[in-house]
Amino acid sequence: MSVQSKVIVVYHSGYGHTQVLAEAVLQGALDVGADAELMSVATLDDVNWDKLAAADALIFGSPTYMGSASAPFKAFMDASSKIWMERGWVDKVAGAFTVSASRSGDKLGTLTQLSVFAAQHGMIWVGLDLMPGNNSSKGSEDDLNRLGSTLGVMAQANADEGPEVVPPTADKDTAKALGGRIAKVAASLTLVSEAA
Ligand SMILES: Cc1cc2nc3c(=O)[nH]c(=O)nc-3n(C[C@H](O)[C@H](O)[C@H](O)COP(=O)(O)O)c2cc1C
Repeated sequence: MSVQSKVIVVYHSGYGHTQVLAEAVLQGALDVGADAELMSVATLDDVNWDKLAAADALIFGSPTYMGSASAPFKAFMDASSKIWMERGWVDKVAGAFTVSASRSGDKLGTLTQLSVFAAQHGMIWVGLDLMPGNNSSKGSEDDLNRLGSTLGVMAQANADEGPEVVPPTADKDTAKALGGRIAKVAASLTLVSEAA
């Protein structure tokens, strides 16, 4: 029996690279039958809190700026403190993705920040189940999870190339995998809670 989960990909993108990843995460969720949509948090006026409240899963996406989430995404995080007070997102599924110019670029700082954010809200964190790619003599830049992340999706986009070129297909496919995984986990949790 399959259940359609409601997934929202909540993101900020200053220059379009995170947006490309958000679209890939969305596609991954749609591919497994989820009712999924994007929500930009570029300004707090863009945030539809009622829609977020109705979702089964929220997948957070921010570029890595100065080793952490971007200021607009942080503004969204801070604005969610009202929801935190009401325990409004408890037991929703959460996951995250980020992109930076450098291969490390301190992206782990961003994913850690977003996982703590989800934990504060009592959400259920889902990371990547993909093995690390490109870490042996047989590996390549085309491998899924080429940057070897587990907490969430890490992508890399050369600083002098636009979002029509980078991040590369391997990173977009990794983002798709996270979208699909989270949509499926959210659907199974919905089944469990309906049966209880
Ligand atoms: C203010 C600012 C800070 C940045 N800090 C980092 C950083 O800490 N590490 C890194 O590798 N790249 C850094 N970058 C590069 C961005 O992470 C990279 O260009 C990313 O693809 C931007 O995503 P966006 O197009 O969605 O905004 C920074 C860029 C800006 C504008």
